[in-house]
Amino acid sequence: MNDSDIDWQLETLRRQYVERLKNELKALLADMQPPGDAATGDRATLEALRHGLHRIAGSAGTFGFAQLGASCRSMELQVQEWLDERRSPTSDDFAALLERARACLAQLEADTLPAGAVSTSSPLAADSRRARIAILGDHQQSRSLVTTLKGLGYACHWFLMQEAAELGPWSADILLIDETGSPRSRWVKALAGLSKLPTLLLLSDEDTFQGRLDAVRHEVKGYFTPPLDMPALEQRIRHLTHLPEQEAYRVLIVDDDAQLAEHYRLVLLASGIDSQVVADPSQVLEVMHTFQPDVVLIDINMPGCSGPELARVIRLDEDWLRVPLIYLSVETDAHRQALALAQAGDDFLCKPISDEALSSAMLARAKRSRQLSAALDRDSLTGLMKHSAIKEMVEVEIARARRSGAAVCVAMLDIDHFKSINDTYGHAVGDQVIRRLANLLKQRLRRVDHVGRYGGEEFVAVLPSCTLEDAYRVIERMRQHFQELECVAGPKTFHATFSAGVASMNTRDTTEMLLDAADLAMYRAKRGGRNRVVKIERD
Ligand SMILES: Nc1nc2c(ncn2[C@@H]2O[C@H](COP(=O)(O)OP(=O)(O)OP(=O)(O)O)[C@@H](O)[C@H]2O)c(=O)[nH]1
Repeated sequence: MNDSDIDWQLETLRRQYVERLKNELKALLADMQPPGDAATGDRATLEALRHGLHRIAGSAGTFGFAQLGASCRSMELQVQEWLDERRSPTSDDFAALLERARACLAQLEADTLPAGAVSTSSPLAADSRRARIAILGDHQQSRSLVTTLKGLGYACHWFLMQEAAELGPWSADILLIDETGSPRSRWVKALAGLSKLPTLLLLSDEDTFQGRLDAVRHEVKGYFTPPLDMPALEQRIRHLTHLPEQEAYRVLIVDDDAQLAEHYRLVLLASGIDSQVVADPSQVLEVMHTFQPDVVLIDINMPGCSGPELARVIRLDEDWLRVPLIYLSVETDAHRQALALAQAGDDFLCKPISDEALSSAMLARAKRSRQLSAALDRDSLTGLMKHSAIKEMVEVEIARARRSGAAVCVAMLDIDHFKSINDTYGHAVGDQVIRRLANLLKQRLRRVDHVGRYGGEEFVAVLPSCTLEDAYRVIERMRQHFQELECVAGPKTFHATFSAGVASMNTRDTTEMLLDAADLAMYRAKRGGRNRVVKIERD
């Protein structure tokens, strides 16, 4: 879905909300019969009134009716006070309340196009354009660098120093300057005429503090010395171009107000966050297992189970200890917030919340949550999931595929003759080869795919909603690519290869069975001569 689709859906939702708001206010007004003296029926009327006002207070601001929302919140607090003090309002008090509610309706009918109700495309939306990398230098080695970077999915072009003026029209995101063998002043002078510079990375043979300091003063953002550590360069480029993480952040929204929840979902979607809405708290645990949220956003007031109660139920399970639970509520009373947080939960966001505030709060929380999970689940050499985490993802995707009926495939990859790479070039070079394959996997797989380091030089990729043929094609293309990458070991270069097995899930598969099938296919690839991909079709 693109940004204009999202805006259109938000606008449709807002129109529906305005109609709903009018109807809810009219219903409240119709129910506002002045109560008599402390009869139980009066309490029930007040309870219903408080609930109705609370609902509007929590949602109106989100759709651009901040003043109306605040007014309903203040009326809600008034009714709450009557309820807390167990006293019936006087007829004057009640008439005043009725008047305020009528004023809200009148305001709504006069002003159905609130300013700033709908957020347009979010400034936080991820840029899906391919990053453009220019290489500036006169060495022939730039040619193989171009091939490598193109293979990783970047648009890449090599410019000689004398062609530096052409860099402007090409508008690169990153400029990698190879100054080896020439003085720094050469490229500094060559770039002086450009009005706008891309992010600069430098390959230099000056391996000194002074060399780096001087580079920083020329706005260089990454510094490399020969031999070029290709995986490190790839990592730096990924970092600087803010390429989206392998998977979009996931937020689970638990709110019984369907329109409000849908609005949040669309706002988050515009920021590149996937979210899923659950209206019924009793379904939350089940959805968490399939959706694996980074953050859970919980409405405080829900029928049958309050937000803090739901948070405590979630926290019963060890699996979810690291997932932040954020309340979203009109509650601004610090004492009540503290009470809710003391039960469970990690933070409060106050309704109404602006679209931008919601997006940035969720992005920050989700990022932190991922970082924490990563520290626990990620392999330090490659940044990929560890053995147990990727196995868990196989299980999650099998369960999801069973539910949706979609296909899921698992690929197992193993670097060929890795022991001899270690023995010939040393362990550090072996590590570099592992990181290169890891980077290639990160770069080449889709955001919905999962990839992990299964063992020393062995990797597992899980490809949901993917047929065996497609999975085979993806891995085969990656194999061809990997064999072309030049690995550097001091003055020597060499090429590494991998063998892979791909298996599709069958209807009765457990995690172990599907992994065993991929392992068997990989074994056949090794037996068949290595540097190949073998697929196993299962019913
Ligand atoms: N550099 C490095 N080596 C590792 C790491 N983990 C495991 N290894 C080495 O990887 C090698 C794996 O070798 P083998 O399983 O015998 O297989 P292979 O040499 O890859 O041969 P085939 O798989 O049959 O093509 C062993 O020598 C391990 O010590 C690591 O993190 N870094």
